[in-house]
Amino acid sequence: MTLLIKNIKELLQVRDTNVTIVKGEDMKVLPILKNAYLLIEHDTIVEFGPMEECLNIEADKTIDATGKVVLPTWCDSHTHIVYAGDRTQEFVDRINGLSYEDIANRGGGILNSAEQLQNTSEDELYNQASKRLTEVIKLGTGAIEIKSGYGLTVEAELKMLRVIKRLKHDFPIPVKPTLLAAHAIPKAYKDNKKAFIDIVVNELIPKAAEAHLAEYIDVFCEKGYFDLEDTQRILEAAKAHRLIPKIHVNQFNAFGGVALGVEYDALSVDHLEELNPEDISALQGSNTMPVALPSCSYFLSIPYTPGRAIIDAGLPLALATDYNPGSTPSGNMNFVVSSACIKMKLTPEEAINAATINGAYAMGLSNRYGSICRGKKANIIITKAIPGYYHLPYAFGNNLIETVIINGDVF
Ligand SMILES: N=CN[C@@H](CCC(=O)O)C(=O)O
Ligand SMILES: [Zn+2]
Repeated sequence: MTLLIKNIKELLQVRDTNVTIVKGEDMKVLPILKNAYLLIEHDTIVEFGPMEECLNIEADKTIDATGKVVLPTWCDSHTHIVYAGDRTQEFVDRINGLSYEDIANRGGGILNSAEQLQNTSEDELYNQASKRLTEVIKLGTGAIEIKSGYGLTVEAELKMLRVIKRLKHDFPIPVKPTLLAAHAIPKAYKDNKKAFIDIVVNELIPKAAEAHLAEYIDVFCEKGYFDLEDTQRILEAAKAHRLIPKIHVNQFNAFGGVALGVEYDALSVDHLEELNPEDISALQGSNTMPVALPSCSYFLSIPYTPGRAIIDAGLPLALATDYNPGSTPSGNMNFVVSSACIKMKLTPEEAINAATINGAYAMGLSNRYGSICRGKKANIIITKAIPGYYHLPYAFGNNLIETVIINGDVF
């Protein structure tokens, strides 16, 4: 089966060599072909080039993309889409003056989601999450990471991970599972955090790893949640089970979580709304991807990750949604790309690099996803007819995505 997309107004992120990460100044460069074609065989990109070179190509199916922009699907490297219900009441409470911290301190927040999740069946959780996953694929997401973390008991965490495994099996896009082993201190362990971490280290991590339910380990390294010592204990236990760190750090406070992540060779450190020069230095020379989550900043009215400073220091940057019921009830990567430009002052080229190839890197997928490259998977976005790719971030809130192709098939 061959699919030819022809008369493409702008074909974005075309790479002749298999680039797997872009950093610093290189993030400003988004290679583009105008008036181009793209040829897909089965699930793979096999050729692309200017329309003049397309004359003799025949395909089983042809899509005419006149006036449209074509690009690789978004790679969303940080989500919590397996959750039960919602937190709309807390949303209204925040409008009326309570802070995220106030809500957590009175037993709401993550503990609220954990209670709802513990009382929801595995099938119901799957149904809710699969609706969200279908929606975000239609919005252009073609690879995703999903975390546990709303279980807060061994049993409920494993239930979440089994739901993620089922999504991975049933959906055509790559789904990367993360054990967010320490997301909040459960009510029952309020005065005995150490006992909870003992369970994480001695039971949860071994069980999740032995059942091959997770590739990554995550911890909410934050004041009032898990400190550096707790995080280190968990990362050490996870290392013994070959779980790679992707951790929540510096959302509200900067106190060394980035350097700790780098020390444990984290694939990514995520949030970074509060970042100091030591954090930037720690990232320099490492293999760790800094990940910004601007929809979370928008929803909680907290600072945006200083993406400009990160890139200007020569570092790479990835963008992701953080889709979750508490801080970011949105999985729309198009909004993320717009916000990165509008609020973080990334150029459209930097934002698109951050949301495609660097997002793929932050899931260990950038050798097969995240760019238009011969031999890579054919996960492709075709926009509506638009004046040019600047419209993707510019026309924020509009849905400019017309067609999403996953593994060579229209989704
Ligand atoms: N900050 C920690 N975890 C999630 C939010 C959790 C919640 O409020 O449910 C986040 O990444 O923003
Ligand atoms: Zn998160």
